[in-house]
Amino acid sequence: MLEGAQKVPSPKLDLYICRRFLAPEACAEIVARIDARRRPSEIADDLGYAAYRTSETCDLDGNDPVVAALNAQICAYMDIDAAFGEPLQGQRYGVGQEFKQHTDYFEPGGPDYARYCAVPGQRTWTAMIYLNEPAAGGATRFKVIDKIVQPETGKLLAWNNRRADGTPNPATLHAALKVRSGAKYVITKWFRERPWG
Ligand SMILES: O=C(O)CCC(=O)C(=O)O
Ligand SMILES: [Fe+2]
Repeated sequence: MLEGAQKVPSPKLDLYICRRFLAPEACAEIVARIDARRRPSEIADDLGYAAYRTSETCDLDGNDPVVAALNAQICAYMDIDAAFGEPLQGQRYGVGQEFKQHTDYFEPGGPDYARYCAVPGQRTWTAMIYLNEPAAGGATRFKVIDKIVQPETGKLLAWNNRRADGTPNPATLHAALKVRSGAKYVITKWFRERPWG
């Protein structure tokens, strides 16, 4: 699993970085698809994140061969059966847009947990790929472990949202810092405890 990735040294969290996971040409193909489908997060909100996420989001079309190939590539790299994956999501952050501090897991016992986790269970691993480099800003910050990851075209970032005992790991708290200049494109892939659907 995660061959060629660097583990960020921290006892608190399993976080891996793999530079050049995706070639620049492949990144550009996905950027074009995000541009074709993006919508403001405020309107068609996922999971009630409107106040936290001001970027534009989109579900990528799983029937598109380019998207399907990337999805398969990520699942193979993570060594997780594709059935456990949520659909690939794209994000575009323009100047001033961000995703404030949050965790990707759902608070156990909270209302969202019942709603979004009844069938597939909790989120397990997160994988994300930076598809470009904004001119300024847009880093991903893990405050608890004091780690800032800079966007770099094709760089994959993956972390385990759970601790060794399987409970959600608060040290995964992270934020997408504001883009100061240019635009930032990423895709995110979340995996679940059980098949997605
Ligand atoms: O864009 C980023 O740097 C982080 C995105 C993120 O945290 C998410 O989509 O859950
Ligand atoms: Fe996140």
